[in-house]
Order: sequence, then structure tokens, then C-alpha cells
Amino acid sequence: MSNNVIISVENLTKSYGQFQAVKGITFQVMEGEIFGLLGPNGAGKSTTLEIIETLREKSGGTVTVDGFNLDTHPNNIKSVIGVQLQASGYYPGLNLLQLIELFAGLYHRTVDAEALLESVNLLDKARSKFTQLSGGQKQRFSVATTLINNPRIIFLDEPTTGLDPQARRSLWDLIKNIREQGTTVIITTHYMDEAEYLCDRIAIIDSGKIVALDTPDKLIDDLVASGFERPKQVKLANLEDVFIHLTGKSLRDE
Ligand SMILES: Nc1ncnc2c1ncn2[C@@H]1O[C@H](COP(=O)(O)OP(=O)(O)OP(=O)(O)O)[C@@H](O)[C@H]1O
Repeated sequence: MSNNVIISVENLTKSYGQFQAVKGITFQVMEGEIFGLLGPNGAGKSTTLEIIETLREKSGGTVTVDGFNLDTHPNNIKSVIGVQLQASGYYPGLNLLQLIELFAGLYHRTVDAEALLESVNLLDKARSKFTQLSGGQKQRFSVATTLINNPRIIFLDEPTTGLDPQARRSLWDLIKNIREQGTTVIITTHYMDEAEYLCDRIAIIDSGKIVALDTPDKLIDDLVASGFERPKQVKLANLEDVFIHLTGKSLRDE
């Protein structure tokens, strides 16, 4: 991780009618880090990500991505970020190679589709259709689609939801690999073990506000230092304790 700020969000707000979903949040993401956004359902994570991704209008605040201001240079931002394409765009008649070539064309890029599939361990499925893949393979393909435009930053929204433990760990390795190539990663997750394992720093969002932002270790140490103790546990606290302590809500899948 470098000392260069690659994403800066200042006092970001978003209202849907009378309802304020994002209530003035400020954070920075450093170049080369894996940055996690954690929070209960409805906390405002997807809204925040989609604003940074230029997919949703903000109500107020300032967002800068790789030096480009969201208000004045959204197209420059689009060219340096990779987002997961919706599965609905995976035309059922096309195989994985053809899909990657199609998406590359949309980005006006040429891409070595086989090398890209190899990098996510899907070369042997190159001529399969998306619907023929397992859940883990689908997620790995979805991550591959974020890399087509050789982005500086990728956004992963709950990439391991619904996967079995092996598939999750395989995806974790893939995400770490992507970061080792120098790409900054922003990820949302409801899994505290995943955040603890993958993320250099996390922001915990609750009801549209950031209630904590630090490394997982520091957040746990701070909670322990505050006198918190887990009953009948060898370890005094884990990241889930930090989260529940701060937000008062347990994670739940919908
Ligand atoms: N288009 C919309 N119109 C009205 N309200 C919306 C809209 N999109 C989101 N919201 C509301 O804004 C709040 C934040 O939603 P958001 O999807 O950002 O939360 P989230 O943290 O990503 O939740 P989850 O973990 O469930 O994905 C929620 O209360 C949601 O109902």
C-alpha cells in the first residue's frame, strides 16, 4: 500500500426523496490497498459505491477518483475503474471467451481473453456458457470482467455471498493476487472473517454514517482496550464484536 490517496470522498450525502441514505461521509482510499465497506443491510454501502462508480447521482459532497473530480470528469473516472457487470448482460448464447471479447469491444480495448480467463483459473471453461458454471466460477468470471479495461481500481460488491468455504477462499486468493498486481480493491461484505483476512482497512457504516475506520487489528484492539470482553472465549474479541458493538445490529442475509 502506498501513501497516495486514490479515492477521496468528502462529506458525501445522498437523499432519496425525504430519506437521507448517506449522511455526510468522509474517507480516503490509498493506492494499492484492499478497502472494505461494512455495514448492516440498508446502511448505505451500495449507494456510496455506486456514486463513486459514476452510476448514481450524489446529493452533496465531493468525490475524487485518481485525481479526477466526479462532477467534472466522470468519463475519466469510468476509464480507470473496473465494476462487476450485471449477470443479465451475460448473453446466454455466448461462451466466456466471446463474452470477454464483447465487453472489451464495449470498452474499445483489445484484451487477451485466454490470459484473463487463466488469471481467474477459468481457462478450462473458456468455451462454456456462463449458466454452465458453478457459483464460485461465476463469481470468478464476474471478477474477471472487472479487469477487462486494465483498471487502477476495482469495485467488488459482496463477491463471496452464497459461496461454499472453498470457493470463498479461492476468491480471496484471487482478490489478493489482483492487489499484488498493483490494483486497488474496494469490497463490500457481510462476512467479518473475510474483512479481517482480506482488508487492509475497513470503514463500518451504520445508518448512512461512518462509525469507525481503521485496520481490523486496530479496531479489535480498541474494543478490547475499552474493557470489552467476550464471555468464555479464549480470544478477547473479534471483528464481529467491533461491528455489533458499534452498530447494534447483527448481520443477516435477506
Ligand atoms: N433507488 C432508491 N430509492 C429509494 N430508496 C433507496 C434507493 N436505493 C436505496 N435506497 C434506500 O437507501 C438505503 C441504503 O441502501 P443501500 O442499498 O445503499 O444499502 P446497503 O448498505 O448497500 O445495504 P445491503 O447490505 O442490503 O446491500 C436503504 O434504506 C434503501 O432502502
